[in-house]
Amino acid sequence: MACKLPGNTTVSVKSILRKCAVMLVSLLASFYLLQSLRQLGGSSVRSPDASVSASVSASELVEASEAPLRTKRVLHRWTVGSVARQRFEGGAPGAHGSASTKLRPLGDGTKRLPQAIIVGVKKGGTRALLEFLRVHPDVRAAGAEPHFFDRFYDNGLEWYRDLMPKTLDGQITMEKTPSYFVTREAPARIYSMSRSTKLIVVVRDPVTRAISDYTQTLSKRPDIPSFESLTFKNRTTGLIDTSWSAIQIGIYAKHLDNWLQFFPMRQILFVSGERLISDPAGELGRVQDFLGLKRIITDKHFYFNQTKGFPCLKKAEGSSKPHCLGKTKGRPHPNINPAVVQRLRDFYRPFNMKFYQMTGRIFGWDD
Ligand SMILES: Nc1ncnc2c1ncn2[C@@H]1O[C@H](COP(=O)(O)OS(=O)(=O)O)[C@@H](OP(=O)(O)O)[C@H]1O
Repeated sequence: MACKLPGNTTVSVKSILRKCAVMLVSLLASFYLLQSLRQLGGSSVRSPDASVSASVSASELVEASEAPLRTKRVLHRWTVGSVARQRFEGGAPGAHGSASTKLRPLGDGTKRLPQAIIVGVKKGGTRALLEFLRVHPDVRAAGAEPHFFDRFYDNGLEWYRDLMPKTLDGQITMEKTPSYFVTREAPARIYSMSRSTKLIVVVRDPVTRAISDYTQTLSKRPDIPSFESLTFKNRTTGLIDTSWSAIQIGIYAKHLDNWLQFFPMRQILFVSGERLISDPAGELGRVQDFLGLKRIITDKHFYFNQTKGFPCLKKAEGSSKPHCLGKTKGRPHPNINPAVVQRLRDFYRPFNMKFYQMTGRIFGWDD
């Protein structure tokens, strides 16, 4: 059918209807698109470049894990600087910047010197702590141990900075090198990098720590003497060989004295290696508070793996799969003569008491 319009124009009704249908469809499509965008970012996320409310942190965005898949995809591609840095008082030279409220693509960022370091102790549970902390969206950590303040100090701070992962404003850079705790020069060197560096020490019963240390050496050099013979200078008198590093490291009070020459106690957090196994979420709560982070890591992140005999992560950083620490963590220890163990307990007791006094926490190694 055709109609005659004024001006002698002939328009087919079919073509008008077709045009109307096309307009309606585009209108509906635009409306749907608009609605989806609104759902996606709420009122804060408008476009990848749009600024967001200063109170929205990367952590809070990750908490939106219950959100639809579509939202999740966007959150993976875009993240925002959080307010954590504002709460985090520490910071290395050049590491401070106002908490950014700009959305930025992941992979962007700057390598910064660490604002917090896990300085010890060897075999205390330092890897477990760092792996657990990495789950936090406001924490980024160097993978391997840099050993800057003990072995590679001459390489300079720029070398050290280059080992660090990129971070966005508001994210904390961390590393762990457990040998720092017993390195004489480490406190002065860290202090000269930044006097506000936060220090974390994971401590564990010095006797089991010594056995764990020995177990590690034994796994690399199966021909070493027995634990018992390395422990004593003189087996008959029962004199302990304190020059053996496995014994030396556990005299925590002595090493701590060295750190206190440079850092106040409030800048050092002591994590119980035992509690990190029996109550990982509890210890992680303390660590997050100390770092000025929102308490994101909770019970929900852990499960107890019966085969491993240790707590594991339900989802590792950047993965959706469960994750336990590797085979070298949580190894069975050789049986040690109980009389030797008892002698070591007696040896460490006064040092432990001093350490409890200094830290204000009773770690319960002498119960
Ligand atoms: N969740 C979890 N999984 C596995 N292992 C755990 C965990 N939490 C703490 N631990 C304890 O960590 C001990 C190793 O400590 P470190 O990581 O500090 O060792 S190292 O100094 O870096 O070599 C390691 O010591 P060993 O048991 O002697 O192997 C563990 O007891």
